[in-house]
Amino acid sequence: MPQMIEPEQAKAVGPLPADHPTVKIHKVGVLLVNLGTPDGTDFKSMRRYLQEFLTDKRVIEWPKALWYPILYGIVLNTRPGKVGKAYAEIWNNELDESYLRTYTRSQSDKLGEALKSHENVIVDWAMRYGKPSIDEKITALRDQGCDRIVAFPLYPHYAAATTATVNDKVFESLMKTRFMPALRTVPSYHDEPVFIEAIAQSIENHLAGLDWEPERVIASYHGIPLSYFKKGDPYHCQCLKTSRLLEERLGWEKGKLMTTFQSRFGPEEWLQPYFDETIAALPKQGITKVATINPGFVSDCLETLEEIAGEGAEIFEENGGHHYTHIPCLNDSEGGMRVIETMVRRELQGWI
Ligand SMILES: C=CC1=C(C)c2cc3[nH]c(cc4nc(cc5[nH]c(cc1n2)c(C)c5CCC(=O)O)C(CCC(=O)O)=C4C)c(C)c3C=C
Ligand SMILES: [Fe+2]
Ligand SMILES: [Fe+2]
Repeated sequence: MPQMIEPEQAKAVGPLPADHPTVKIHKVGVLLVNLGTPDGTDFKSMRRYLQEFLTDKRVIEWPKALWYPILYGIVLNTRPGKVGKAYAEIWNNELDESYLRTYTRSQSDKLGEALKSHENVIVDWAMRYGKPSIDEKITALRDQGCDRIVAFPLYPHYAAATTATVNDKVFESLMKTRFMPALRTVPSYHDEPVFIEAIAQSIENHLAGLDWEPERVIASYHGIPLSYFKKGDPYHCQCLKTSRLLEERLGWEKGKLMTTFQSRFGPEEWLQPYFDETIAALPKQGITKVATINPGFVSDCLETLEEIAGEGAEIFEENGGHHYTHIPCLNDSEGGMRVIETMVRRELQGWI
């Protein structure tokens, strides 16, 4: 490892003794972090992934004594098989990985390209669950001389189950270090004009390509248990604000854009209205043409492709609906990259 010390120090001390410790400095790391994804759709990979996910205290807040017998006795014996089949339906077979991983890597590559004139900036990506891990990537950034790091949990809305658990892992990794880099974490961006504009444009572009007009557009966000909301997660209000700003930007009459919450897990009550119940009820109210969008997901994944694009269409049609379309997530599109780059450049101020 080359000696990298402050030039002034080098001038002052002259040639360093052979046993002088080496410290790399002067690089700035940017780490994009998404939720995670299994390595494969087989039972073993799914079980490993779900085990890491569902033993996270930020995700399941029940006491271990209550939760672990259910988790190890039932959930990890049944869910890997069932969910593995769902993942197989939306797998990126070309690269043998989930689209969440494909898009996250591509977002990192494109951001690296956009920031390439800043030679001291290194952009990388990690997953909260599964690989590549946050610890592995934070360590790699430090090894390359990053004494400043921007950690970006890619969720537009703050929830303890997502943003906080990513930050926990970043802090945990840094706790092991002697020379701790300066750290900035990117806050939620649910109401940032660049985000609202990118989502609004993606809606407009998608609807312009249809030969029919939806009577309702459903903005569906991942749910959280109601108890988490009551304990103080700002998530619900942030989702509603995104929807309100979108409706205002699109200039639609009140009610055309509906907000729902999806992906319930376990027996507790979650944020309402539920997506599946809403979509099933609409045809009975005479609404037979809908578009759906997931503004809370930065990349398409199981919860958008399988649950909303796939199952959502089935439920709607079974109940009498006949026109259904799903608007893709921003993914690594131009608009999506504009959002990520804007947020990162803001946090890099004074560092580049
Ligand atoms: C109590 C359990 C869960 C909470 C709370 C929760 C919150 C939450 N999750 C996301 C985003 C994603 N979740 C995804 C999958 C997923 N989520 C849960 C459980 C909770 N999520 C499970 C068990 C799973 C795995 C699939 C399954 O078994 O059903 C994904 C998709 C990952 C992929 O690889 O495709 C995303 C993304 C948010 C934003 C959120 C709270 C706001
Ligand atoms: Fe989830
Ligand atoms: Fe609220």
